[in-house]
Amino acid sequence: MTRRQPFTAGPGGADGDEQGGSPPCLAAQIAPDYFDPLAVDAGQARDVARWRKARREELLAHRARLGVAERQAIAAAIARGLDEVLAAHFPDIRGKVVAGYWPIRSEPDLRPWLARLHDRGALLALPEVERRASPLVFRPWRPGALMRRGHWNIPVPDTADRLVPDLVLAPLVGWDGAGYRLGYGGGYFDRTLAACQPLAIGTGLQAARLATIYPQPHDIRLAAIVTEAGLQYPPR
Ligand SMILES: Nc1nc2c(c(=O)[nH]1)N(C=O)[C@@H](CNc1ccc(C(=O)N[C@@H](CCC(=O)O)C(=O)O)cc1)CN2
Ligand SMILES: Nc1ncnc2c1ncn2[C@@H]1O[C@H](COP(=O)(O)OP(=O)(O)OP(=O)(O)O)[C@@H](O)[C@H]1O
Repeated sequence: MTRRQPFTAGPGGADGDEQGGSPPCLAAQIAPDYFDPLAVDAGQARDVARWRKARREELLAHRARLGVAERQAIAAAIARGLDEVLAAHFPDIRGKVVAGYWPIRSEPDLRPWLARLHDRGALLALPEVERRASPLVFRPWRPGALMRRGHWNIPVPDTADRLVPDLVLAPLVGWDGAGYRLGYGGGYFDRTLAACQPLAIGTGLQAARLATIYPQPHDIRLAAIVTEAGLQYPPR
């Protein structure tokens, strides 16, 4: 039985199969006109930023109210959806680099799933904000590794090494049916996905779905979104 669901009612969730594969992170590959801040209407961008800030606060408050058992059940269901992603895109995970995240602010804790991947021979990584307003870097990590406090007090592996991920989990504060992500407002994932093209999978609560996040030129669509309701591919 497949738990895959299209984002929208009606025919045609894309199967996303062509979205696998991942050229290495080469910032030089970015088209120089990829994101031109001057092409954005300043008033509209300000309105969208204000709207997103209000939605973030509501969504984070809702998530913080979930009980421990509910949170664990959600994380376990998301882990099952992620196993489907692996089966579809990385049937042999050995030697592949999977970037997870160290949970903050009531994000689903997927470290148990990451630990299972480690046992299956995947290389794990966690993101770090090394420089403000820059792409994230990914540090090699394994369960039990020594951590230090990074930007925003987020724990990061205590190493200067880096990895280039094949698969990246992007934790969602909110999301929409077109596959766009609302995060904590730093723009870090968008900058990261503009600089390299791993398979990017959003993970979060089904209840965090918005009709639209009013995508802006800098917003990059995720390949798929996994919630406790299953694996969902955006329409083509
Ligand atoms: N667990 C986890 N780790 C993660 C992420 C995540 O979403 N979850 N990130 C995913 O990207 C990166 C950290 N993201 C961050 C995003 C915003 C800000 C920040 O300073 N926010 C400002 C608001 C910015 C603005 O509105 O202009 C703030 O709250 O003051 C910090 C870190 C890397 N690590
Ligand atoms: N590729 C980019 N180049 C330059 N600025 C960017 C880029 N991507 C995002 N930004 C800037 O980052 C700011 C925050 O973006 P946005 O609201 O999409 O954050 P977010 O996706 O919620 O944050 P995060 O990924 O850090 O959790 C925006 O003002 C945007 O202009």
